[in-house]
Amino acid sequence: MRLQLIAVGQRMPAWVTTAFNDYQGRFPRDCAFELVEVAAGKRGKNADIPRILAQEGERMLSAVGKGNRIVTLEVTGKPWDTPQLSKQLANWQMDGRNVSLLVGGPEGLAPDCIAAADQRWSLSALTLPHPMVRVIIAESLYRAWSLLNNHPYHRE
Ligand SMILES: C[S@@+](CC[C@H](N)C(=O)[O-])C[C@H]1O[C@@H](n2cnc3c(N)ncnc32)[C@H](O)[C@@H]1O
Repeated sequence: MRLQLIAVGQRMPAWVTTAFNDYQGRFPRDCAFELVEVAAGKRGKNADIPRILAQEGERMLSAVGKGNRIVTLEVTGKPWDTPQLSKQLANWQMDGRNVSLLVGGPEGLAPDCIAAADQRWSLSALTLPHPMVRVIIAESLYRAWSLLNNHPYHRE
């Protein structure tokens, strides 16, 4: 099973890239964690936001691997604690499908992405900035993996 994070935005601050790469590099081969960055639409003065959102959504859905389970990241999704997330990870591994995690841009996810979701995951009741979201996902999933595999990174 492979994890695929599909996120809007291609130019991240250096601290985001450094933190993300650190956690990404810790995943083992049998639970590889891939990042696919999708271009954000140009948001000019009179930008047509619903259209930009729909185009971002199309780009995200076309990056989803065939047959993948889709998990959208949404404030109103399911809040999983670390043991619950590690159970999800175990279920995903047993199910065998690869998993695509979708993170939206400044205005969130396109309606088509939300409609395509098999599961909706909330990291917090707070709205978080999208660069930070990818780092939190990488760390949370790595922690969930370490709990599942009795790795000392996670301590009770
Ligand atoms: C800046 S937020 C978008 C805010 C937008 N107003 C909305 O309501 O979705 C960018 C993306 O980060 C993710 N995100 C932000 N906070 C989150 C949270 N607490 N839980 C899960 N995902 C979150 C979502 O995928 C969201 O589309």
